[in-house]
Amino acid sequence: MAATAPVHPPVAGEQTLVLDGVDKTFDTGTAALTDVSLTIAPGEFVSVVGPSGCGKSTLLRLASGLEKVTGGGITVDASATSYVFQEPTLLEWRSAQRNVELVPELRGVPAAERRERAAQALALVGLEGFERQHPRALSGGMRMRVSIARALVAEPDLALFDEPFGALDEITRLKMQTELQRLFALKQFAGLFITHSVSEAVYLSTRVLVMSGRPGRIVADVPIPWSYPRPPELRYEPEFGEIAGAVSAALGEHS
Ligand SMILES: Nc1ncnc2c1ncn2[C@@H]1O[C@H](COP(=O)(O)OP(=O)(O)OP(=O)(O)O)[C@@H](O)[C@H]1O
Repeated sequence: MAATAPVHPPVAGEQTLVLDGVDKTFDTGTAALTDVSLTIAPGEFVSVVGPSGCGKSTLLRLASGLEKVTGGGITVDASATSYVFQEPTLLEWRSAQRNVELVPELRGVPAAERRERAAQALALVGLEGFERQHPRALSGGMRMRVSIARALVAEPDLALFDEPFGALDEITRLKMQTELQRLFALKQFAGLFITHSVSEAVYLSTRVLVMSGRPGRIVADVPIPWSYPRPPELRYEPEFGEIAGAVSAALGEHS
């Protein structure tokens, strides 16, 4: 089992994302979130679990600026933020390489440089040799890898994940979790990860936040003790089961 201190201890006072007493009520009158406060520092990977409809995606959309708060405040200190959705959202007419190049292309990065950066990002997610393939020629897991490469090519300080592995089969999902925590160890972005899976949250994260049923509020903040990279077998350790059990219990109590 790995050591008990996170490999990237947060730097005191340095926060990439701060939510301070955030409320979100939609124009329809639906109160999605109430009094949500959280901080994510560089080197923290924070997962949010909660019952369906409790406001998890809304939380992510607020953090990304896609939605506006109706109360409280959000501060983001990041020169680049990436968003990975549940669907890979690739452009079918562009190759894997050209999909990953899209963001640097839109930012005016010269062709040679963006090609090199995209190739590096694809290699990082294990897709060397697949650069010229189009999305339809790739498996679900490979398409998600392209989507993650596209997020990484922006060298994000903050990476937001909206249940990216929810549509994958169980074996691919476990593989992608192993990949993602390896990339996190390497890149040290601040991560906010939404998931329905308690074991996924515990395996990936430095902290797991549990949300109540709607309107969502944070009811538990569970620190995860292991350093990165984390071996896949960590999931079978008794301590892993105990922590996952504590998260599940908090979830059950507040659903
Ligand atoms: N644009 C919107 N307009 C009105 N209501 C919305 C909007 N987006 C989300 N909601 C409502 O806000 C609540 C929270 O939705 P959200 O998608 O954030 O939940 P979630 O926890 O991500 O759900 P799930 O786990 O099922 O994906 C729901 O009741 C939803 O119907």
